[in-house]
Amino acid sequence: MAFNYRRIIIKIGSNVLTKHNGLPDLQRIEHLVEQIAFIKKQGIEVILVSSGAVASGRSLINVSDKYDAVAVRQLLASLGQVKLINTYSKLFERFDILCSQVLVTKEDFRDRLHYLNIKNCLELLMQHQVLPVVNENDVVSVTELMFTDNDELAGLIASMLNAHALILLTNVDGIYDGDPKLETSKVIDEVNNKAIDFSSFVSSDRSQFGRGGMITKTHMAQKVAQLGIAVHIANGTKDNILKDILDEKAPHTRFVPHKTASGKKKWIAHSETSATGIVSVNAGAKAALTSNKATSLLPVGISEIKTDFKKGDIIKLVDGANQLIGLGIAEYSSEKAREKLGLKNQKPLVHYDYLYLQ
Ligand SMILES: Nc1ncnc2c1ncn2[C@@H]1O[C@H](COP(=O)(O)OP(=O)(O)O)[C@@H](O)[C@H]1O
Ligand SMILES: N[C@@H](CCC(=O)OP(=O)(O)O)C(=O)O
Repeated sequence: MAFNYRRIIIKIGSNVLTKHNGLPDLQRIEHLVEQIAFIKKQGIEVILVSSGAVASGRSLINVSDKYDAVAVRQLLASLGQVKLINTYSKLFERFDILCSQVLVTKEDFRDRLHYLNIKNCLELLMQHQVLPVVNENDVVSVTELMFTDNDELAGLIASMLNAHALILLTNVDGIYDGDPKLETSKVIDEVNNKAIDFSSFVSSDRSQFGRGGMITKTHMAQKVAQLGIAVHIANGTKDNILKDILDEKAPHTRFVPHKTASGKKKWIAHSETSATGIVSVNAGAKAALTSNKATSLLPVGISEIKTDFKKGDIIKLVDGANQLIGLGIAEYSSEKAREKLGLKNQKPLVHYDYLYLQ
């Protein structure tokens, strides 16, 4: 295999697993399982993040449209997840692979302790050669407790497990430089520049059964690549796609990984929702932090403590226009930070080792 990955996260979107009528495509699931089994037999660790609970539920029950969308999603996912995991379990059994079900919510990642709980569980499953099949627990994840989509969840798991690569399988060949339906649009094969503004050519269109869309995929992919993990976005409806990606035979989009970040930095990068404090930095500090040099945030660069926080909390760093610059762990409380505000020769509020910049 051309790419020498030893731990891979594979995310399969609803559209890959379903036919045009929204019902599960068993043949395709079978083919993907066969490829994953092959990869696993090469000694590569695989974690599967699979959507498809709602689609599987749809194959089991008809629900009247008098119920609201959230309730219907809960009903379908509750029924469908059982069917989905049973399908995987039976198919992987043919290859003597044990698979397990891991259902999570955003809440399970809210602090370092919960984060490490999940990490330890997944590591233990892998030590026992079990293939974890992860999905969001759609039955209890509603509204603000939801991940944007399973791409966000897959990015989090890839960072948490220090994976070498994250493969996102969707129903298009990768990111196109224009509308994917137009013949003139081409697949971008490599992204290695953090500054690309995808919004000029990636529309907010979603595939028929997708949740987040391509724009959320690109944001997540950039973030994950920045943490040192290669991201491949490819067409999961094509035969042999997983093998072809690893053999560098399939046209698709690859995000080149940057220098690997520490485990703690990876956790901080995905902790925006659990941040308590907000600190505004001045123009000089912004320039220093966003330069190529490793820089800590010193009190002299802080213009305002906008919301309170305790020592050890995750805090957001924003610029004068309230744009998020990064996230970090506070070395001391907001009370102490206010005392040091604007002063020189003080201990950093956020040390570089615990700072993630957007
Ligand atoms: N520039 C683009 N390149 C590729 N896909 C795009 C682009 N702009 C919009 N899309 C849409 O994004 C969809 C894939 O995202 P999504 O629906 O979230 O898939 P999934 O369910 O696999 O996660 C494609 O089907 C396509 O219609
Ligand atoms: N958790 C849901 C899928 C959510 C989701 O993000 O779907 P997709 O955009 O197709 O990856 C399910 O299993 O039906």
